[in-house]
Amino acid sequence: MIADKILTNFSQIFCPIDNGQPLKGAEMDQANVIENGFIAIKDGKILKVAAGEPEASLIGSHTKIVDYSGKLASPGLIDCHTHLVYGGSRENEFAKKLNGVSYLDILKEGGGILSTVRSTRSASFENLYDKSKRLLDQMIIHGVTTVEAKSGYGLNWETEKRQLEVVKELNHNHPIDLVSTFMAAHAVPPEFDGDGDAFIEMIIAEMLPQVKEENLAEFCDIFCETGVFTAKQSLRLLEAAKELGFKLRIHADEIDSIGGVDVAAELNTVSAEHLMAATDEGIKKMSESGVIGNLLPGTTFSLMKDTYAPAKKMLDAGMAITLSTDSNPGSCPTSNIQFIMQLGCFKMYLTPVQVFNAVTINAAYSVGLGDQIGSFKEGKLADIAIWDAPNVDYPLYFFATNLVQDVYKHGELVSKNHQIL
Ligand SMILES: N=CN[C@@H](CCC(=O)O)C(=O)O
Ligand SMILES: [Zn+2]
Repeated sequence: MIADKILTNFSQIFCPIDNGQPLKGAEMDQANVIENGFIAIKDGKILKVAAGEPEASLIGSHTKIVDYSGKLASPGLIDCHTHLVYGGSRENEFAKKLNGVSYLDILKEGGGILSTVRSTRSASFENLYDKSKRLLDQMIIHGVTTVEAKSGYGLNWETEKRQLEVVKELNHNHPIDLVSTFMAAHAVPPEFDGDGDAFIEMIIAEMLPQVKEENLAEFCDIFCETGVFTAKQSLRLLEAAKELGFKLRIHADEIDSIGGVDVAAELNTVSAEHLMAATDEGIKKMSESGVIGNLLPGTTFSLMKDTYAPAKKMLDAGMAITLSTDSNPGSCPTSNIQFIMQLGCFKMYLTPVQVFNAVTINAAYSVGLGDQIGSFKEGKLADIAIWDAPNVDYPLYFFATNLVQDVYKHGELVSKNHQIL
């Protein structure tokens, strides 16, 4: 078959092993790294990836050939945990943080998430759209081609819906593909006066069915944490969401281990997020029930904590892990997934191959798109990050610099030399 485009002469192509499910434990050490190879694209999809020169049967009079000598190619990166859509910002809390005031204490005083809730409630659709689009633009030039985006700064229907509609609209208009998660259970809003049970019941009765009816989100998530929602409330909400057909995620063991992981294991959520405080028992349960550990080391860094999620223990226990930015205005204000990948190595001692698997093949399965993205299997979407780096080790070793040179989405060049086209 004749290719539309052939990207060639790569010094390395990182090809995750694609068995139709996330890579677990020692499987994450494996990848097919092709030396001196090419990627052939047809109709926006992967036609062939192989070593050596492209064969004559792939080349027709209209085939565009692009030389990428000395560069590394990987599947487009997938940021599978972001709080993309919000009003305002929270640099005013930075001084408090530097003075040792904790994240949960700032929240207890009505700041933190609740401060962003106030800014988001008063922001227009256009304002939220423009802000989120700017973040997506930054993400794409760092090699990201798919993003999971959560609501959760409205905590009332009007604003939660506005956030979800921004995600829907951006999914239509922006080259990045978005996967939407409904997360009204992010904090208890002031009008519920600390009554988390009543807020959860309201979400179940009034919001969840509307999100479903209007097809505004695929996933439902909750923040299970001291002073936010209990494990019992998390179980109640996620069970109700499951019955309506939502896929599930849960913020668990971020700061304290209060049972969120048990809920994840009991309901077989797709993933459990954060897991900085995960216990050995919790890891065993997640491994047995196939819950993906979604690790967010940028949050640990930004919260100035010393204890990163025990990634190696999770791999030893046979879990699949992913890494993502947790991009949000409070606990992790960044759009740079490459820095997160580097923290995976520098702070969690993951290898470059484990890290690349975490943000490609495993992240694809964690957002429910494992059949379409995350590897270079023939027929998958031609979402490609091209790195100004000669091999897979280099982008993890040379840190805090954007090393993604070009990005292809559905086979089209969408970002070149850090500029959106
Ligand atoms: N921990 C809960 N939610 C976000 C933080 C949101 C915020 O601080 O605005 C997180 O995943 O880190
Ligand atoms: Zn989060």
